[in-house]
Amino acid sequence: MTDPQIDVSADKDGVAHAAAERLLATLAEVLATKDEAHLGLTGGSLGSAIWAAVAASPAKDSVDWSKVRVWWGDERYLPAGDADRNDVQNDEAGLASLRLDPEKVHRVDGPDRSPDAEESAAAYAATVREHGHGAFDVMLLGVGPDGHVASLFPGHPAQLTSDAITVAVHESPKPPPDRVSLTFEALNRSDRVWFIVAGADKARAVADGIAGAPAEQSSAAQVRGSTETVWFVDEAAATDL
Ligand SMILES: O=C(O)[C@H](O)[C@@H](O)[C@H](O)[C@H](O)COP(=O)(O)O
Repeated sequence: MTDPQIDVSADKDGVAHAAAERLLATLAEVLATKDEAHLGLTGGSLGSAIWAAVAASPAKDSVDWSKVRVWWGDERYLPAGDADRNDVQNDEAGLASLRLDPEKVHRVDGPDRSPDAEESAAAYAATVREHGHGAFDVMLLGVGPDGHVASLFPGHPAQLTSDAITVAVHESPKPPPDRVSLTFEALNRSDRVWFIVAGADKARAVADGIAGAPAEQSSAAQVRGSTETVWFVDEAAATDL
């Protein structure tokens, strides 16, 4: 578990670009020594802005995207193609324009493919176990003003799930109510954990996450990478540091 590093950009766009450039360099570096790179994605506005920045970057061709396995830290339990799904928003922002191998893009089943969120979570966990070797090279995480990451909300019973890779989340405090999330145990099997956060409303969540606040206050504080933990934040989100 590594101590958090902080990378401050002027604004939200700067955060997306800083994280995108570092992601391109890191994926190229990982693929120089390994056959595949495992990348965890996030929803939220920055979770998509990073893909717009990657798609617009001349450096995007330095990565062999067919060797990148793509996962989601969480997904809203909605049918494939629904505009509120994280994968759809990431795709529309630019992810779909990359030459990914569709077999290596591991989407979480929605109600069109699984009877309930529990079965979807179980199927996703089985896929992580089958292909993921249980470790992610880079895990991207947006952070909510309440300190949530993925769909692990402070104070929600699903937050502290243990002995599991995934969890079905119901009655989420943020809509939609039903979701599937990786657990802290799974998120913490990441070499690099990168938080991408912007805006003054996130200042408290950023300070708590970096300070290592308890779980009832901050989910972000419970996740750290084994080789690095980086907070890409803008000046507004950094004001309480
Ligand atoms: O599932 C969700 O409801 C969102 O994906 C959410 O978890 C988001 O990632 C964070 O709230 C950060 O969002 P921003 O990047 O827009 O700040």
